[in-house]
Amino acid sequence: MSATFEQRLDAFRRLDDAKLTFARRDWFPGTSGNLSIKVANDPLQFAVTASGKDKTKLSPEDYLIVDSDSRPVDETSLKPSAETLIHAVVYKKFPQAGACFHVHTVWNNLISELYFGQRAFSIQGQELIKGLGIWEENASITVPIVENFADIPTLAAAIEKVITPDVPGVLIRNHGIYAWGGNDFEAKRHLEAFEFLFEYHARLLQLRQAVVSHTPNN
Ligand SMILES: CSC[C@@H](O)[C@@H](O)C(=O)COP(=O)(O)O
Ligand SMILES: [Zn+2]
Repeated sequence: MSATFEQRLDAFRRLDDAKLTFARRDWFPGTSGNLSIKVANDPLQFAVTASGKDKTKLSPEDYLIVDSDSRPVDETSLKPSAETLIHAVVYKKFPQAGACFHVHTVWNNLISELYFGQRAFSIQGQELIKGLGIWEENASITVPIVENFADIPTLAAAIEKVITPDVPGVLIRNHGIYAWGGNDFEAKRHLEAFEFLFEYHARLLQLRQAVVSHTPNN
């Protein structure tokens, strides 16, 4: 069944909340980033940010509802995010996903560059891994990294191939991250946990390097 007016409005309000929270952290430089919240399962429909908007601001023209082919459900002059296909891939592959958030940050870009030539970033034994819903002792996670194909259908297909139910996110090399969850609260928690892990790891490598270069006989 199609989403009701109330369901759409609720999704738009939740997107406003997520958008303003991430904007305060400077997670949308240069109009980058896109956000979505699912509003109907069968057929799939989700609210997604309109393309090219300044995501640090709120306006009445920020979101639209699209279908499983990433096409607007209603007549509108708004264009869905250029990367809507990636959101659709996530919802189709994981029917339990209810929200999907994409941000470009310096830390997620640095991690993907640090592991240039590799197809994943792994980290173990960090408490914030639990923020991803992984509670085992000394857990390790592997976040897939895909190349930043300019052609969005190619990029979406590459993402579709590597994402798994184990880890709710994927890095795009020198571009950004997509993270998702059962709802907007969970997707936000996952995104925050990933960003913490990326920054922690990059800073740790930096500090280790500084210690080595200040150690006598090095
Ligand atoms: C302006 S740089 C970012 C874009 O190329 C893209 O990667 C992005 O995240 C935002 O695209 P958008 O179409 O506004 O959703
Ligand atoms: Zn992007």
